[in-house]
Amino acid sequence: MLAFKRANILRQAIGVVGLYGRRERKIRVVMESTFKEMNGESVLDLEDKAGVGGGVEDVYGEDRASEDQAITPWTVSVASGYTLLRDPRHNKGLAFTDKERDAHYLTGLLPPALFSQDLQEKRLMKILREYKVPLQRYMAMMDLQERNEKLFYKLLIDNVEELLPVVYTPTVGEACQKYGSIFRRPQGLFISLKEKGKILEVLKNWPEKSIQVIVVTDGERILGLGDLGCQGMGIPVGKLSLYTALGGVRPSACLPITIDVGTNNKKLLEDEFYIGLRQNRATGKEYAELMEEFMSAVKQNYGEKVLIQFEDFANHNAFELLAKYRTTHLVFNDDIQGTASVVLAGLVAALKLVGGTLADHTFLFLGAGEAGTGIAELIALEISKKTNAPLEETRKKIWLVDSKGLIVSSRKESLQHFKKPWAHEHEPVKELLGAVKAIKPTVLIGTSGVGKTFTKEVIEAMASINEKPLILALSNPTSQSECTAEEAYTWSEGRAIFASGSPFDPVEFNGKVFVPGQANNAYIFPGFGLGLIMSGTIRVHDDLLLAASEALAAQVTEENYAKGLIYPPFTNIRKISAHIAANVAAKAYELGLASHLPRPKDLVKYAESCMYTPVYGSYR
Ligand SMILES: NC(=O)C1=CN([C@@H]2O[C@H](COP(=O)(O)OP(=O)(O)OC[C@H]3O[C@@H](n4cnc5c(N)ncnc54)[C@H](OP(=O)(O)O)[C@@H]3O)[C@@H](O)[C@H]2O)C=CC1
Ligand SMILES: CC(=O)C(=O)O
Ligand SMILES: [Mg+2]
Repeated sequence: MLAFKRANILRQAIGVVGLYGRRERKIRVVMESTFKEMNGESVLDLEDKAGVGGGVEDVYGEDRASEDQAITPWTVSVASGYTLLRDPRHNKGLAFTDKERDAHYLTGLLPPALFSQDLQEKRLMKILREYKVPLQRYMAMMDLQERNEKLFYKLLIDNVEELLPVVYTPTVGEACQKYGSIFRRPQGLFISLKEKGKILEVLKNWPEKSIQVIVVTDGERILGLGDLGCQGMGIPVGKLSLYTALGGVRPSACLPITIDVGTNNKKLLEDEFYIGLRQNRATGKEYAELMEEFMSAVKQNYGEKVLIQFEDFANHNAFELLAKYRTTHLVFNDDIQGTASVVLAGLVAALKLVGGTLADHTFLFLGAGEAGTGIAELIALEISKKTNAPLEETRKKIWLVDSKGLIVSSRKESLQHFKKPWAHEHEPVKELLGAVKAIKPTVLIGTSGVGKTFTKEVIEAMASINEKPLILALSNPTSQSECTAEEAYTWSEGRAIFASGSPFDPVEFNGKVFVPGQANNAYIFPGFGLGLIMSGTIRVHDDLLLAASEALAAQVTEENYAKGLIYPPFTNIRKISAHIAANVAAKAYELGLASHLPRPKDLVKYAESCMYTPVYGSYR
């Protein structure tokens, strides 16, 4: 009945446009033929088919379009002429053929030259490389995303190592700091306290209906840059562009959201151009009620299987939100869980270089927040699974230092709940160097958000204890990195195995070139999310994080190890993501969490077949 009603609506629409001139007649023909092709189904039906929360059908012809496979450039109606050039999803710029220019009323709107997508890419990369200021490159990329989505993703996929630092850390950090000045057009939804009571309506204002992944922040802990309030929007936007480029989730299925409950950043509050709510952060009941309304509205609007990724919340909210919603929603905290999964993968891979099993190592963290305790817990879980030792035992090999010093049992009463499991018996130690000397770790991990904290003395102490000290400086962006790659290699006399959250260039030391790896959750979340979506998984389980980690570690090749790398290069990330997605989905099927049945036989091939590829379609 519903399909019949919708078919009638479409017929009426055809009737209305049919009253007008040549262009409308053309639209009518296209609509009618499309209508027939759809065998009586309207676009609305197709949207339904794309599935509230989790379908994988290709409504917009985004997937694997090719020159010989004609598609219709749907917007709300058929886009043509000037509107088509202004529609980033369908615009091809100078790649429109003469035939397409004629058929779609583009003649005269474009200069005569015809560029292939490859030539467009070459041209844009040349222009980007001419910008010396990273923020200019960022803005050029954002402009491209708003102008020609497929070309944006083609650039990002084909030049991932070069462009990741532009659309992601470190440049995205600066972009957030200056987001007020560079904001032009909506890239996601802003939901502020003013929208309390009508969040569902706000969600409906977003033009896409078949959302599969939401990345949401409240802007309170943006990388290691602190509270950037509403300007944190750059983070969900950047993360979701990686969901598409690195994990193949279709752009139309991704929704960036910033929850604005105010900011405690005095500088922003005093800035006349600040774009967010001009008030201190709401806390307690007011905060919890807004988040509750948001979480319910998301489920109501997009269904049970929409993935909600919490990103860059401050730890006093992050742990609570995860604990509260992990049993009722498909949620995942990237900073706690994604980071844990990527670091565990690097550690497992590093065993090939440093020897022993995870259980043979001693871990010391600088920083005991989301990233630090999240990683610590997953390492303890992995060791427990491998050795059958209880978690309480395996945790004892892991030590954390916070702003007050080593976390020890005498501090237990005053510790936040997420630090308590790490309060082992030990004398108090005030600072990191003392902790390194006392604990004698084999692995040192920086998750403090404070730059330059791995001093020469700290690295030298690590190098005096270990033949090959494993040093991970995870804090972002580059300015907050605990040390640079050059410092790690130089101060350890070329013996450190080093990776960092933000990228560093290779370093030459004593005639040898050292290539630092990038220990960043960007390796995990795109493939992890794809695995959840393609299997229709309804809840995130720790075993899925371990599965993602295992798949990533397995992608490190002998050639990578020979260079001292504990992560594979990002150039192969789509293949890596397909393997991560497949392993995550396999585990979800095994645990009975997957709802897309029957289980595809070859999950890697299936993951690849689900991936968006930014090839232009040809328009009839
Ligand atoms: N590479 C990656 O993929 C990821 C990197 N990160 C980065 O990790 C950093 C931390 O993030 P997150 O864990 O979420 O932040 P949190 O705020 O949750 O935790 C920060 C921790 O660092 C401690 N700390 C702060 N200053 C010092 C100091 N001077 N000496 C010792 N400890 C200190 C804090 O101590 P106290 O508790 O006493 O205040 C707290 O325990 C950020 O820079 C972020 O960008 C995060 C996620 C992923
Ligand atoms: C990478 C990341 O998620 C962070 O630094 O917060
Ligand atoms: Mg983050």
